[in-house]
Amino acid sequence: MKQSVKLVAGNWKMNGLGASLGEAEALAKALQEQAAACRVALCPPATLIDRMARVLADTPVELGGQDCHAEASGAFTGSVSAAMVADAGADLVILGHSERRAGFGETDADVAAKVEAALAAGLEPIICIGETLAEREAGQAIAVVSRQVAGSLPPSLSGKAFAVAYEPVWAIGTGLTPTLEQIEEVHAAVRAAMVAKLGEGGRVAPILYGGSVKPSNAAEILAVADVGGALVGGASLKAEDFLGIIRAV
Ligand SMILES: O=C(COP(=O)(O)O)[C@@H](O)CO
Repeated sequence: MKQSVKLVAGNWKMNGLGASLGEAEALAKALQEQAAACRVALCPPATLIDRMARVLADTPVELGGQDCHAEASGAFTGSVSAAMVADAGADLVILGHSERRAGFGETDADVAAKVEAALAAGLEPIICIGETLAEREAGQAIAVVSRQVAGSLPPSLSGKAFAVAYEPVWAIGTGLTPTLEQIEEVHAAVRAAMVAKLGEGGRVAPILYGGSVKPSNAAEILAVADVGGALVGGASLKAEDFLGIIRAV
């Protein structure tokens, strides 16, 4: 299988004020001194994208949003459109994160509509999927992620730049991670579902792993077959920790 360059993306979630720009500056400085062997992206809160774009100008660090609305504009108080995320300086956007699926009731169809909006705005979507602990314990992990791929990836993704992130919900922010065998098994199933949905267009896009990735476990996780990178939460908030993961690639 043709593998694309790995992508390590940090999701700051609802953390970070202007003072946190120092972490982005430290990351940029370190990557200027030692080039990364992978793509590196930071996804700060929407309010920081514009300022972060200025801090990271002329560095290889890419910027992403954490969500966008499916509509281009209108009466959607509190929301930002894909074009706004792009206009602020982002290249990518995380969509369908489990915290949005669980906390905001986002369905696979909602996620697919947001993916369409992101593509129309020129953003590269990172589409999150993953099973809950109850689903894993019921032996449904593969069925759940396969269903999420089928429902969340619109056919228009074929031939476009995008990534899928497998994030078991029970591994997010808990310090728990699946075994390497479990990660490999799910990634193989996700790849099969991507090919079933998109044909050849489903073969190349990276499948990231996310959930309690840290410097101490990144190397072994990133070495698993068809792990195309990492989506990192807590460990992306400190430049030194995030660099430890980037160096593991
Ligand atoms: O939610 C994620 C994982 O968070 P961790 O704190 O790394 O467990 C993933 O989307 C990155 O934000």
